[in-house]
Amino acid sequence: MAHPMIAPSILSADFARLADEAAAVAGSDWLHVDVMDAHFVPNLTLGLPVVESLLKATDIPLDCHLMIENPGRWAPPYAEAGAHNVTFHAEATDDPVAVARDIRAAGAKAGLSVKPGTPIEPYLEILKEFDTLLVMSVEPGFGGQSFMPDVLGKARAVRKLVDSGELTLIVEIDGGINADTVEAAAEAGVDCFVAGSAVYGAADPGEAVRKLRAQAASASPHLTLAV
Ligand SMILES: O=C(CO)[C@@H](O)[C@H](O)COP(=O)(O)O
Repeated sequence: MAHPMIAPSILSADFARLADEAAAVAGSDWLHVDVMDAHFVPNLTLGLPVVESLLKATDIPLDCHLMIENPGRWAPPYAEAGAHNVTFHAEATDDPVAVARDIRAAGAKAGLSVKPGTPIEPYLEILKEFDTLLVMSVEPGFGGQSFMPDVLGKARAVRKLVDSGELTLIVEIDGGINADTVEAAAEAGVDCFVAGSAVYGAADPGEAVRKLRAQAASASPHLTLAV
């Protein structure tokens, strides 16, 4: 059985101390990096230079979530820089397969993300081109929002395809994940849990990661804690 993956979102970290904030969650599986362009979403965060600096400051694999327009132009440089995962939005391009192929050719894993209102059915056929599906459980743009449980049907649908061997894919969820919501997501078949405010708002972010992982393992039919 797989191990529950926790990806703290640095959107809720102190941007002036990112190296220390990464060190505070050293046992995490991925570090989730929200890149926002103030066009695709109504917020502006950070870009490639900060990702390049973070890559030098931490050994945690970077999970770059691009909430940007024109990912075909901007996604491959994140892969070339050394990001582990480069995820972009289905709603931001007419040719997600071409973008995924460019990301993989540049050396990173490719992720597809869907907003809460975007159905997954039109994308099922192309998911074999991806390593990760990132299901948004809040409207992208800001941390600290409430979890939207209606999106879990998408995780369930893709989990079935993974369990039946039709797809090899990490199912990831992002938005409002905390001690009250992580179990529902785990039950629905999620493998990787992004958490911003629940980790960086905790007194001990490292302990918050361990607790979320244990909760996910306890609720999931397909995940267990590594021994
Ligand atoms: O992509 C986003 C928001 O658009 C997320 O990664 C948030 O950073 C998650 O924050 P919490 O909901 O966990 O506080």
